[in-house]
Amino acid sequence: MTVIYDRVALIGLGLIASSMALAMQRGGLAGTITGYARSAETRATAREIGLCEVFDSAAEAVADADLVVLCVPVGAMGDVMAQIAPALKPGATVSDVGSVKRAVIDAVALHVPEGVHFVPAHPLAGTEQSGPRAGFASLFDNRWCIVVPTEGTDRAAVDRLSDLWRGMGANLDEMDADHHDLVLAVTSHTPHLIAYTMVGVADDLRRVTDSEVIKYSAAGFRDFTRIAASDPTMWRDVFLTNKDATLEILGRFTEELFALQRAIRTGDGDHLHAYFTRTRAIRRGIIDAGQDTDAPNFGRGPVQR
Ligand SMILES: NC(=O)c1ccc[n+]([C@@H]2O[C@H](COP(=O)([O-])OP(=O)(O)OC[C@H]3O[C@@H](n4cnc5c(N)ncnc54)[C@H](O)[C@@H]3O)[C@@H](O)[C@H]2O)c1
Ligand SMILES: O=C(O)C(=O)C[C@]1(C(=O)O)C=C[C@@H](O)C=C1
Repeated sequence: MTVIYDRVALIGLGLIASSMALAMQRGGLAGTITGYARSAETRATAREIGLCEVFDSAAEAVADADLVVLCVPVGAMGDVMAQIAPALKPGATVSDVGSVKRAVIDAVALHVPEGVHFVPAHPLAGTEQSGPRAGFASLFDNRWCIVVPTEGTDRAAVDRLSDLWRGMGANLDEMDADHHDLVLAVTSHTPHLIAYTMVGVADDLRRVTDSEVIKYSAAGFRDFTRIAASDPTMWRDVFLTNKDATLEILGRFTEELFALQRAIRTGDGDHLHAYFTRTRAIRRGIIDAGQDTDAPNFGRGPVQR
C-alpha cells in the first residue's frame, strides 16, 4: 500500500471514475479521493454509495488536488478543463481517460495553466454499463493503459501517473496520439459501429420478430447486443472526434465485406476458406499472447497447442 497522490479528484462519476475510485481504495493509492459530476442525481448516488468525497462544483472538487482525472465523454473534456483551470493547484497533474486522444489533447491543452502538467491516458477496459454504480475495483486488472505524453510533458509526471495505473492493476504502454487513435479505430471504435449496425439491422428486419431475435440469439449476436447497449453519448462523441481514423477503417471494412459478399454470390469457397483461416490465426495469436479475458489462459502466458 503506497500512497501515490495525496489528493485525487475525479471529474465525471461514471463507470471509469467509479472503477478508479474503487481500484485506488483497494490499493491504498490515494490519501483522499474527491469527485464531481454535472448531474445532481449522479452526485447523490456517488454520495449514497460512499464512492468518494463529492462536491457540488468542479472547482471545489479539484482545489488542492495533486491529480485531477477528467472522466467525462470526450466531447465535454475541453469545456470541463476550461471550467476547472482557475482552481487548479500549481504543480498538479491533469489527466483524462478519454477513448480518443488527439481531439481531447487539442481541446484540453488550450486551457492548461502554466505550472500544471497534462498527461493524457486511456485505460483499455470497460463494459457496456455506465454511471457510478457500474464501477468495480478489478476493471483494470491486467488490461492495458496507454499513456500519451504530449510535447514537453514532464517525465516525472508521466512516471507518477503510470505508477498509479500500475497500482490499479493495469499494464502500461506509451503511444503517440494519432497512432493511438488509428489503433483504437481498428480494435474498438469500428467494431462498436459494426455491432450497433448489426443490432439495428436485426431490429429493422420485420420478417424476424424481436422475440425471435432474443430467443434464438447465438453467442456472436448476443455479444453484438451487449456492445450495442453501450452509452450513446460516449460513443457519439467517439465517432465525432475520431472521424478520420474511423472512416479509414470503415472504408477498408466495406471493401473486405464486398469481397466476401461477392465470394458468397459466386460460390467462391476457396476465398471464404482462406479468409476464415487467416482470421482464425489472428484470434489464436491474441489468445496465445494472453490478451483475451474470456480465454481460459488469460494472463497466464502462451498456450501449448
Ligand atoms: N465505458 C468504457 O468502456 C470506457 C473505457 C475506457 C475509457 N472510456 C472513456 O471514459 C470516459 C467516461 O466514460 P464512462 O464509461 O465512465 O461514462 P459514464 O457515462 O459512465 O460517465 C460519464 C460521467 O460524466 C458526467 N458528465 C457528462 N458530461 C459532463 C460534463 N459536461 N461535465 C461534468 N460531468 C459530465 C456524467 O454525469 C457521468 O457522471 C469517456 O471519455 C470514455 O470515452 C470509457
Ligand atoms: O468491453 C467493452 O464493453 C468495451 O467496449 C471496452 C472498450 C473496448 O472497446 O474494448 C470500449 C471503449 C474503450 O475506450 C476501451 C475499452
